[in-house]
Amino acid sequence: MSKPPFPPVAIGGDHAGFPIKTMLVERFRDATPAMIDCGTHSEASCDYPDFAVAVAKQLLRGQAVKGIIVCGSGVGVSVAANKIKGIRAAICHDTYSARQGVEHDDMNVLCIGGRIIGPELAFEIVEAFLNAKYVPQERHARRLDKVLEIERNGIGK
Ligand SMILES: O=C(CO)[C@H](O)[C@H](O)[C@H](O)COP(=O)(O)O
Repeated sequence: MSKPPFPPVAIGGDHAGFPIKTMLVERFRDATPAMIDCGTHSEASCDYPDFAVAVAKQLLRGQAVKGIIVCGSGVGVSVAANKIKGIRAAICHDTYSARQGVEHDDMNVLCIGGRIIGPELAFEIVEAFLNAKYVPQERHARRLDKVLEIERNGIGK
């Protein structure tokens, strides 16, 4: 029996992430029919925050349940994405973090450095991320509530 497709995913990235993003869109096309490609669509220089916003909007509008953003190091897009309410983004350059980040921390956006890792590792990391589900055990839910409280009300003075 074939595996069910992954849930809807939005993917984006800047010029530095373009080659890896292109590979991911092509290789996950069959497994993820609802893969929304938010650009960029060439290696012409552009600005990573634009693509962090474009991917986040798809999640916040309910068009996607997970997001993937690729820039040069993964740092720029993760910094930008984490400014957005409702987004929990992290750079993962190993499959353990990609899986555990979802299971423990309900990470909903995976950030990758297209100049850091190669296509095969990127593919496996994305596979781990898309296969993972948040496990709302008491300790994870308690910690996530604290994160959401920071998001709602800041940290005071
Ligand atoms: O990798 C990044 C830093 O975290 C950025 O998101 C960009 O991809 C990078 O700065 C682009 O560098 P370039 O010299 O403009 O190609």
